[in-house]
Amino acid sequence: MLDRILLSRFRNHRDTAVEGTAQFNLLVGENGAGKTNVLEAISLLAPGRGLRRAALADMPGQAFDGGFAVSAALAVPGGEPVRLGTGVLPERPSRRLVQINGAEAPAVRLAEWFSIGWLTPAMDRLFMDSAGGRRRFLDRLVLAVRPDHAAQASRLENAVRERNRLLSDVRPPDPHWLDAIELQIAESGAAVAGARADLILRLDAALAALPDSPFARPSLAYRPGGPVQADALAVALHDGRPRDRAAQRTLTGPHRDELDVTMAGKNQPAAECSTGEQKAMLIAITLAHSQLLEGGGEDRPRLLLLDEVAAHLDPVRREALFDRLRAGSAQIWLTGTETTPFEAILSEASVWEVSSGSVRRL
Ligand SMILES: Nc1ncnc2c1ncn2[C@@H]1O[C@H](COP(=O)(O)OP(=O)(O)OP(=O)(O)O)[C@@H](O)[C@H]1O
Repeated sequence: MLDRILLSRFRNHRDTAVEGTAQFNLLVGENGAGKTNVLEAISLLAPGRGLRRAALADMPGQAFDGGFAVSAALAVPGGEPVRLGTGVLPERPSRRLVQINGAEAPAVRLAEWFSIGWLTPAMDRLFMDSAGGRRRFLDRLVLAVRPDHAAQASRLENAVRERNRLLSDVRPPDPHWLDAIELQIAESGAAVAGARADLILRLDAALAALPDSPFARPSLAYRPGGPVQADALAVALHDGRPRDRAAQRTLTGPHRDELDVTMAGKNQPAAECSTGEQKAMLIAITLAHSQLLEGGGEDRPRLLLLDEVAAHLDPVRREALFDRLRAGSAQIWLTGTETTPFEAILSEASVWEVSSGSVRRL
């Protein structure tokens, strides 16, 4: 469980403390008050760019002096709380700093302590937008079961970027340097592809086993962007050099993977389903993933950030969502403009009112 969350000079929060958290945590306030900013701050305590995928330069509060800091205490079973922090210093605004228990650490190490998932209004288009968003979504699901996935995925991304740079250079690339880069892509790529394929298989089985649910049930399939075995991927990269040089980018590999989602029963691609059906499928995936984690002996604490999710569900689906979440062990963060949709959990939730970048416990 995350507690004592401090936001300093983060977006419209000058100095915000969120303390006394529970399993259900509710942030209420009018539009633009700063609720999502709190969730975004929490999401930055995990590897990656957070739930808005914003640039670091957008995060320091415009009204303040530059730089920002976010920190929180994470309760861990049988030990002292772990202090996690991130931010940027005013004098080095482009460098993200991460601290774990006061010591500087690479961001990927945050994944060792807890896992996090989120659903935000921006994800309403997840099935319709480009494949990159679905890969990132998938990678967050994988990260919850494999803390080393962030490091592998970032190794892959860097190696692909370097190969693309070599291929688009006007000078012919040094073949030995290409060999070395392709070896890195093959090794990290096979690890990334294997982890994604494995998770999708397990998640699809968990979805099929979900007890009667009012949420549309998706079925998931992995469509690899290239050979999934390291040796075969290395050969494909080597053989594809002339083609990739002409295209000035790497056309095969897990950086081109797809997560195919169809609505079970209807056999309809998710992108062609109604907005409500798409949202329901995202919720079903989130719930099945939570169930997978509960059953898989995963003991890292889990957080789920649900931005403006509950208010958009009808009462039956909302109750079903709360029931499922209550049965799990994840700490849940919800936002809304009023408390009415949250009646069913109010007595057990910690509730904060957010207003113009400040937070008051109700
Ligand atoms: N870097 C920044 N500095 C200062 N204010 C910022 C910064 N970035 C965003 N904001 C402000 O934060 C507010 C948006 O906050 P947030 O998205 O958390 O609102 P919200 O409470 O979730 O609203 P809604 O209910 O509309 O989703 C806006 O007023 C915006 O101008």
